[in-house]
Formats: sequence, structure tokens, C-alpha cells
Amino acid sequence: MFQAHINVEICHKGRLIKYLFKYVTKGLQSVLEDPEKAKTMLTEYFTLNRVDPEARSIPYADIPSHYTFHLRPKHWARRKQGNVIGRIVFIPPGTTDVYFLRLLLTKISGATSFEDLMTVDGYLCKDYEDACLRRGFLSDDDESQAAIGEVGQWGMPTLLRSLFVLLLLHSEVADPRKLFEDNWKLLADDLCYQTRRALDLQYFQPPPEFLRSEVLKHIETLLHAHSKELANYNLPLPVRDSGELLGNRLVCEHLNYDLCMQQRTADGIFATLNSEQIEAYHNVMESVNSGVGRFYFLYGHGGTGKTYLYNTIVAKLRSQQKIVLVVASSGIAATLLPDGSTGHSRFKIPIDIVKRGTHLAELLQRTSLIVWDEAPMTHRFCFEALSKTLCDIMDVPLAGQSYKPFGGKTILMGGDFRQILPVVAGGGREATLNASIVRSPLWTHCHLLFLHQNMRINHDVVNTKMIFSGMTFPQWVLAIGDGLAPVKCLGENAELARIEIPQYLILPPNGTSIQPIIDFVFHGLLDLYRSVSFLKNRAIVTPTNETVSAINSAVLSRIPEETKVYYSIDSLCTESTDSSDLDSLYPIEFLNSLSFNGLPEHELTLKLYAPIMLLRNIDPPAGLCNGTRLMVTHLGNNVVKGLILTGTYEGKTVAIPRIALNFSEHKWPFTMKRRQFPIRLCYAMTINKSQGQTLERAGVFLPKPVFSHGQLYVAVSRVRSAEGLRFLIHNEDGCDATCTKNVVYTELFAELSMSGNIYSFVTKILPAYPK
Ligand SMILES: Nc1ncnc2c1ncn2[C@@H]1O[C@H](COP(=O)(O)OP(=O)(O)OP(=O)(O)O)[C@@H](O)[C@H]1O
Repeated sequence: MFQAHINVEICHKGRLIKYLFKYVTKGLQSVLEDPEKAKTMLTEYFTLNRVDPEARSIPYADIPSHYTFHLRPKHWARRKQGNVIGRIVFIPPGTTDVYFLRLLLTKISGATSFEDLMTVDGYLCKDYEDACLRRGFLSDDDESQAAIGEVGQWGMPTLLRSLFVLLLLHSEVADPRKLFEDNWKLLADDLCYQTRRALDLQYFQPPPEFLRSEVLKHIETLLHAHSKELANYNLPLPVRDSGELLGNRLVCEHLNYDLCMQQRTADGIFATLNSEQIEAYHNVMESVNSGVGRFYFLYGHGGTGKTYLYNTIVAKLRSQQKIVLVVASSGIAATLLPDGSTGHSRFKIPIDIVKRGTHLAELLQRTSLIVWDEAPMTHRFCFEALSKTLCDIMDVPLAGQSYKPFGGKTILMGGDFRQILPVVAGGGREATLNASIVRSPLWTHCHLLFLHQNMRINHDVVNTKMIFSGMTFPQWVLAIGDGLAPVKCLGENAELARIEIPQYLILPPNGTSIQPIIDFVFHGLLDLYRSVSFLKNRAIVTPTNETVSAINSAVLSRIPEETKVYYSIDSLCTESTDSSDLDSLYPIEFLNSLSFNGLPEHELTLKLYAPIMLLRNIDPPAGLCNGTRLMVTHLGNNVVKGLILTGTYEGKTVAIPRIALNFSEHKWPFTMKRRQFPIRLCYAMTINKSQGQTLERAGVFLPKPVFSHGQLYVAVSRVRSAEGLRFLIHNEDGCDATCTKNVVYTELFAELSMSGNIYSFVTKILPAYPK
């Protein structure tokens, strides 16, 4: 105010200050209690109106012309002489309540109290402004409103905001606040778009309080140019730190959906659901909407429409601005889900604990549903860790009456227990079963939902043909999955029993040659090796990596293109080695010779147009996950360029760099680091890797029988019809080439019923096919 430093010196004693305060309040109480002091010219005007009928026709502003005010005692008395013009203190228009009181006093006559002033047609108004409006003393801003409406039809929001400010400045807007509240959404039309662009979230819906605050900021800036403030027009102040109103970025991303599009998708798919899908849909929706938070497992073999159902539920909930987290156990399955990711990356399992107060914790708190596809192949510890984390975040106790699995969130897991179970390194049957979700305490809370009808191949003529023992191809595939396929030779115990493969599906062996299966699967290779559709639809599957490498080399050698070899750089991880002796114990040549599942080879031999498979989830949102198949389109020195062959990102070209891959195994006292392109040829792949891939032509090569639950089922269910499937069996033990071992842990199916939430489990789960 003074534009200066001011030094204040207190130059007397404290006693004086005490005296000062005593003095100013001296006698104050008696003043307050004196009724005469409470009287003012205005209160006495009210009194006058009560007693003098003539005064009642004169407004307060004019009363001095007819009456004079006496001070002792305070009262108005009729004027006997003189001519006086009344005057009420000036108040700037349109801002405070006093202004409206003043307006009433200049116009209304006969009021006997403040309440009386505020009463219009027997109705007590909420304030003086309201009373002015009801009495029609204020213009109703119709014209200003009409002007905004008119410009709103063709003008940009920037123009509208300028117009709004012009109206405030020059058009005597009677109720600026009402004009603002009625129109701010129109004035904010572009701000929603601007916010989306700034955040790079195309469909994000900024909260209304954020947009309202942003409009106010723009209006404030415009008013400043005229040396005015929002307060001059009784307008609210913006929230200064409005970015806070936008909230958690992770949450925003999960709300970034075109609501109309989601609604249309949901309605469109819902109309086509079959009765089992509808039943499952209503179950899950009821759990989400009522907040009871059940744990469901959607059980159905391949093609029964699990993904189709997830899509319907997810779209419906997203159209209602609910958060749904969609994950799968494998990267490949995740790419088929709407904005899916892998469970491990989404929930940071098992390394990090999700801490309260973090963005991820808030996202989980606000999540309505978690969908987890291919759940049977994930270790139960992952689900148990997730359940505990959610209990912690949602403040749900881990035991007792109030315990709820997954903290009371609705969980929809899905998958097929006939497929591969969690891989436990070095573990056998019992260890694998122990790792299954079915053996988790969580399973007793599970509600099973069933899908039986194969929506993928039901109407295919080829598949209604009996291929074997009175069974169609789909029935035989399911029989393999359930461990009920017809047995050919029993062996000494169930473990050694062999099932018979229909003659129709057998390729006659030619010694130990792999030629027959290559010729079947890659028939026409020399003409078609550059064809995308040829490569994406065929592969040989086999139980072990060793065989995969042999087949890949054999097929590659037939391709008439130049060979390019990439050598990895292998080393021991320095953090993991305590002793430099390890370097001499495990020389580089030894490290180079190591070959592990999931690790690219030291000597990676490639050719142009060869099909390759990614071995790491290097960029899942861009479709680059563990299991993605590509065709090589360029072999550079530092990058390999490829065209994605399958999934949502089919046809996209990507560049893959060398990356550092760490690897350790129990039997080695070190962690190895291999710098190599994270890829491997995939004319052939292991059966485990083939889960999730759909092929038109698949060769199942069994130099040795399968060794783990679900492998044979996964191998035979890669194709849509028997036409595309052939076996080449080299049984080393001399058993004939028409039978092989089928490993199925049937006790798992019995244990499924422990969920306690199904009745006729066995009749429901086992399809009707001849035994
Ligand atoms: N109710 C339905 N009406 C029409 N088509 C459907 C229906 N349900 C599923 N489908 C179609 O059937 C095919 C298989 O469905 P989907 O991929 O959802 O099955 P899935 O159980 O997820 O299979 P997988 O386990 O092999 O991934 C898809 O092409 C899907 O579009």
C-alpha cells in the first residue's frame, strides 16, 4: 500500500497499551445492551409504517421529504416545514447483498421489518437479491443469455468467453453468477479437447470441477485486461492447483474410452451371446454392480467364446466409466484382450509390493473388475500375492468373518485346465499340481461358470465327420484333454498307457527322418517361403527345445536366401559372482555353448523371410510380447526388422535391437548375461510355446512322448480341423508309430469341484462323448 518500508516503534510502556484496550472497551457492554442504540433511521422507518398509515405509501428513500428524524428518542415525525430530498449511501451495482437491500428501499413502501422487505407474495425470499429478482427489479439477463446462445451456435469457445466478459463489462448483467453457471459448459467446450491433447488421452473425460475452474481462469485473464477481478462480478474463484483435480494419471488412462463406442460394442456383442454366456454375463455384472465382489472362474475349452464374453463385460463396464483391469498369463493372450497386459507387469508380481498411497494402489482401489485370462498356467502364489495385496489396499482383514478374497474385488479368471499348468523348474506331477490355483485356499471361494458350446468350429462341416471311434475331431480333442481318449496299449501302469492316434492323422515314418513332417507342414515351401499368410498359418510343434532347433535348421537350410549369423556376447553377471575364479571355471566358450529355454541361441542363424518368435515381452502395448511371431524383412547389423504375423498388430513392421538377457539356473553358481536379439526361428516351436497360437496346418513331431499335463491337448488343439493336423511319431522304445503317451493329471479335474460353488460338477464339465 505504501510502497515503502515502515518501521514501527513502540515508545512507551506495556502499561499504556493495557490502558488503551481497557479504555476503548470501557462501557461497551452497556452500549450493546441499550435498546435505544440499536435503533437506526431504517428500523424507525419500519416502526413508523406500523403506526402511521400515511407513511406506508412512501418508500424509505423518499421518507425525508415528508418526515424528519429526531435523535432523542429516535423516531420519525411528520415534517412541518422545509423541503428535503432523501439520499441513501451509494453502493456499486450487482455485487453485495447491501446493494440489493438498497434497491428494495428505493422502490418498496410500507415495509414493517427486514423480513417484510424480503417477502414477495407471501413468500420469504432467501436474500435481498432473490427478492429483487422476484419483484422484477433486476433485468433477468434474458438478452445476455440469448446473445451467448446465439454465438454458441457458430462461434468458437474463445469467442464465447470474450463475449461473456464484454457482457459483464458493458451490459449491466444483473446476475453474473447465474449467467456463468448456466453457460460455463459451453464456454469450456474446447478446454476438454485441450486437456485431452495435453495429457495424450483421446477419450479422457476431465472432471467437471476441473473444466469449470479452467473457464474461470480464462475469464479472469480477460477481466484483468480491463483491470477487473472475478470478485467484482460475484463470480467464484478458480482452483489454483487445478491439475490436482485431474487425479492419478494411471486412473485417467483406464478411463480413457469413447463411452458411446464402448456402449455400442457392448450392446452389439450382447445381442449375440449364447445362453451360457448370458448367464455368466449376468453373474459377473451383478457381482460388480452390487459390490459383493465374487471370485469367478470361467471354464471353457478353446473356442467356447471366453474372450468374446470378456469383451462384452469389459465394454459394458467401461461405457459406465468403471475401471476394468484386463490381464492374461501370457503376453500372446494379452494382445487378444481389450487393452490387455500381462498379469505380472500390471500387478508387479512377484517382486514389488504395491504400497498404499501409490498411483497403482489408487488404481486398484478404484477398479471394479479384474479379468485374468489363461489363469491355469499361472502359479497360485501369484494370485495369493495379488489377493493379499488387494486385501491390504482395501483394508480387508486376511482372516476371520470379514475376510474376502482379493479384498472384495470382483475377479473373473478364465481358461482351460486341460491346457498346460504352471511350469515348475525340476518339479514333477505333484509340484505342478501344487502350483495350480485349484490347490490354493482361494479356490474354496471360487464360483465356476461354464461354457461348453464351441463357437469357433461348431458349424464346420469338416468337423462333423467321424474321424475315430465314433468321435468327431473336436470330440476327440476334448477326450485327449480330459484324459479319456481311447487307449491302445495299457503298459504296466496308467503312466505308461498309450493312446491311439487315428490312422488318418499319422504320417508314415521314414526311419528317423523329419522329412515327412516338413513336407506336410511346409508343402510348397520353395514357392511360398516369402508369403506372409503361408508362414503365419503353419508350424511344427514338438515337446523339447532340442528338437525345435534341429527342425528349424533343417527348414532354414532349404530357403534360397543368404545366411546371416549373429553371435551373442556372453558374460557372467558381475553382481552375482563373488570370485574371479568363476571366470576361469566357466570360460566364454562354455557360456556360449549353453542353451536354455527362453534364451536366444549364441549362434543365431537367420535368413530374409524366415519366421521368428520373440522371446521376451519387450513392448507388450505395441504387440511385442513373448510369443509374438514375425517374418524377417531386413537383417541389419544392429537391428532385425520384422513384420508382425499374428494378433492385433498383424502387418506392423518393427525393429528389434539386441538386448541384454540375464539367466540363472539352480545348478549354476552364477547368473549369465547374454546380449543377443531376443528371437528364435519358429518354423518349429515347443508345444508349451504354441499355446495361444492358431494355425491352419500343424505337425506334431514326437521323437519322444510328451512329458507334462496338457501338452498333447495343446498340440492337437492348435488347428481348427483334422485336415490341418498330422503326427510323426518316432517312439524310441520301439512302440509303434500310431500310439503315444498322453499326460493328464485327472485328479486336477476332481479337485476343481472343491470350489464348493457348483453342484453337478462332473456332469457339467465332461462333455458327452463315447468313452
Ligand atoms: N455368441 C457368439 N456369437 C458369435 N460368435 C461367437 C460367439 N462367441 C464366440 N464367438 C466367436 O467364436 C470364436 C471363438 O471365441 P473366443 O476367441 O472368444 O473363444 P475363447 O474361448 O477365448 O478361445 P481360446 O481359448 O482359444 O482363446 C471367435 O471367432 C468369436 O468371435
